Amino acid sequence: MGFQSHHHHNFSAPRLQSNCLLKSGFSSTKKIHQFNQSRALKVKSAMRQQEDEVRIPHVLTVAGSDSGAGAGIQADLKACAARGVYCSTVITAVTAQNTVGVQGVNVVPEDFVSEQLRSVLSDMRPDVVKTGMLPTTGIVKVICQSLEEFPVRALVVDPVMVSTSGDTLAGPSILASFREELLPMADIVTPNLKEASALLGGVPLESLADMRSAAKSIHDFGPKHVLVKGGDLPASLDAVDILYDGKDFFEFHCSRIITPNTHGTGCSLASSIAAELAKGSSVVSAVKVAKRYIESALDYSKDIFIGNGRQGPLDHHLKLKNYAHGLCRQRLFDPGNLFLYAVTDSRMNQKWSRSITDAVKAAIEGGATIVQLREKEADTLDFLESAKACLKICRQHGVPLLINDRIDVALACDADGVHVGQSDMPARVARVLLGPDKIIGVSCKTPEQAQQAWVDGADYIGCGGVYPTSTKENNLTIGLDGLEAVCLASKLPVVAIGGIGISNAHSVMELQVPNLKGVAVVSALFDRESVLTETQKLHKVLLKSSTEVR
Ligand SMILES: Cc1ncc(COP(=O)(O)OP(=O)(O)O)c(N)n1
Ligand SMILES: Cc1nc(C(=O)O)sc1CCOP(=O)(O)O
Ligand SMILES: [Mg+2]
Repeated sequence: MGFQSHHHHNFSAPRLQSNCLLKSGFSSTKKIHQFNQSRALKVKSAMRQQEDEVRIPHVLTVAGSDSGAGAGIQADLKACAARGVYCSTVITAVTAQNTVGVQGVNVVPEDFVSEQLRSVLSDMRPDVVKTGMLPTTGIVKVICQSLEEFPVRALVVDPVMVSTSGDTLAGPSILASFREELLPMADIVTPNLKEASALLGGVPLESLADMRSAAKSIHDFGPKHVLVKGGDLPASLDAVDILYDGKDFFEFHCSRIITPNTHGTGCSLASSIAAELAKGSSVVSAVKVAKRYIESALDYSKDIFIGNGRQGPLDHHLKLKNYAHGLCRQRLFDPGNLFLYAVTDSRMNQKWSRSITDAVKAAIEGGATIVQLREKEADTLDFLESAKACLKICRQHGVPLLINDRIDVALACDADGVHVGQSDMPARVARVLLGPDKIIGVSCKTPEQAQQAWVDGADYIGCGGVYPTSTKENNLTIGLDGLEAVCLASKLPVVAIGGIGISNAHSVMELQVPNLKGVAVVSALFDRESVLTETQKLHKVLLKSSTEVR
């Protein structure tokens, strides 16, 4: 996305205003009880604020529910979650809706909209309020009153009138309320071409010049900023949005993404702008970042298929495609995968003139139950390309693929996990970066390290060097005794490593020590002429050991 500003302005972040204290407008006993509870919570929260409290950016969305979850409240929740802010919700209408259209609308009574607003605003102190579908003038009034009573840092108004499918969500009677009541309070209003035209009494908007003059005229209604979205301009033109702050115009250009999955784009953009404002951004940066996010989401979601209608939803979290074609490891880590753990070595494969993909394929065909790419010499680009190719092979065979040391490469190719040592990125940091589903293994030589690996959220331990090895320089040999001590202390499954091969794998496994699940091997598989044959032989030895152990 290109961003052009005609004049640059330094927008200071909106100032935090303290929210008014809860006013006693409650009548029933239940409500008095709630009021007392709320006071108690306020005392508690004042006490909490003296400690190390983390302030979480918070957007309140006031919008309609979309049962298809492409737009409305559901899109707002997803966009805010994807952009890393908390999102609370006030529902103005419940729609029966899917990718075909809107089949029904049930408007929430004004006083219940008001009650939801009071519940959230009086207690949770959202930074920013974003409005979407406001089906009645009464609801607009209630919002304005609530915001006067409980001011927030910024108000984002998405003047929703018609759904993507062309169904009416708010009739023309709402226009006067927008113009006279809500827009004067708004920090930014985000009409598309149709909405901008409706706000201006139906003027045709067909060019950038028209958009600029519409932005100016809408600004006269009172919002601090107007973003006129040009996505509906003729397809021959670039997708350009115009932002006007009352003085200067800012143009946001982005490539036109050809996709049927645009349902909810407007709601998601407005929520993303609200999310950035809640984090403290200026309006210009908020629009810029939000547009970049929506552009990536549109591009990522362009070939997902949900529903049979003309306009499908976005994938806000850029994750759904992972599940297509069985490309995702959908089960929990199985310690049984540590049984025959093949660890690659770029030098050995080069020495034997084989590609890494051939090496991995042969190891899997020979019986490897997990593969780790340990490519110490590879450039990042080569490593990433090899990792992608190996991942494809591993997924075809249902064998997990881990990356040694390089969390960045694991993330970039969506590998099943990583293996880290004591001087690599700490497992607890890797866990934050990789999320809860990925496999993390940690090298441990002592019971203390094993305990720490468990605390840090690792899934398994690699324990060695059991025997001397020439594959890893200056490696401390801990012997079978060291291995046994770690296994006994460990709360995690363990794979033994270091100098292990066909001749001694049985001695390792016959320790019969709890948690020991298998052996990890480099040279005994890859510094040999036939990876397939050597893996098959090792597999046989391990199978024999495991039957004897039983
Ligand atoms: C299964 C397994 N165990 C241990 C290691 C060694 O990791 P580390 O200590 O980080 O050393 P390098 O392999 O990075 O040289 C491993 N790779 N795999
Ligand atoms: C990568 C690695 N880690 C070790 C540890 O002790 O943590 S030993 C080792 C090398 C294992 O290679 P080979 O199977 O050729 O001995
Ligand atoms: Mg390492």
